[in-house]
Amino acid sequence: MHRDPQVWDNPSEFKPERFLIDPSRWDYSGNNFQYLPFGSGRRICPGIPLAERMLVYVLASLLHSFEWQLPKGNDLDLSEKFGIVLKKKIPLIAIPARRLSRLELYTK
Ligand code: HEM
Repeated sequence: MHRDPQVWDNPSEFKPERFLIDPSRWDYSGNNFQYLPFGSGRRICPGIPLAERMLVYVLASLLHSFEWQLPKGNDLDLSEKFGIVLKKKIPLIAIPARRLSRLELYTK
């Protein structure tokens, strides 16, 4: 259903900005049956409150603290491998380089 073109515009296209257009549309509480990233009903993900708080924080820390690069000669490949959960066909190797000025900021 997350790939239904009747619901999503170009569903297979990686387009995260689609979620910025009208944030009120992206209700993931399990009541909008066109969008269920955390599932629904009695088995809905109990980690939603933690994920909401931590995900942006972790991502922002990684982006703030490091410059990220692909290995030399590699292009970003977002193709997928089908399975019980969807995986990347080619695992991502991302190389971090320190960008904060003081080394102790990484250790304390
Ligand atoms: C962006 C982050 C996350 C996503 C997208 C996600 C997604 C999901 C999904 C789709 C399910 C299956 C729901 C269903 O069967 O209807 C699930 C179940 C579950 N999630 Fe998450 N989850 C996330 C983060 C977390 C976190 C941070 C925790 C715990 C700290 C967590 C703990 C669990 C547990 C224990 C279940 C099993 C619930 C059950 O079967 O009763 N998840 N999650």
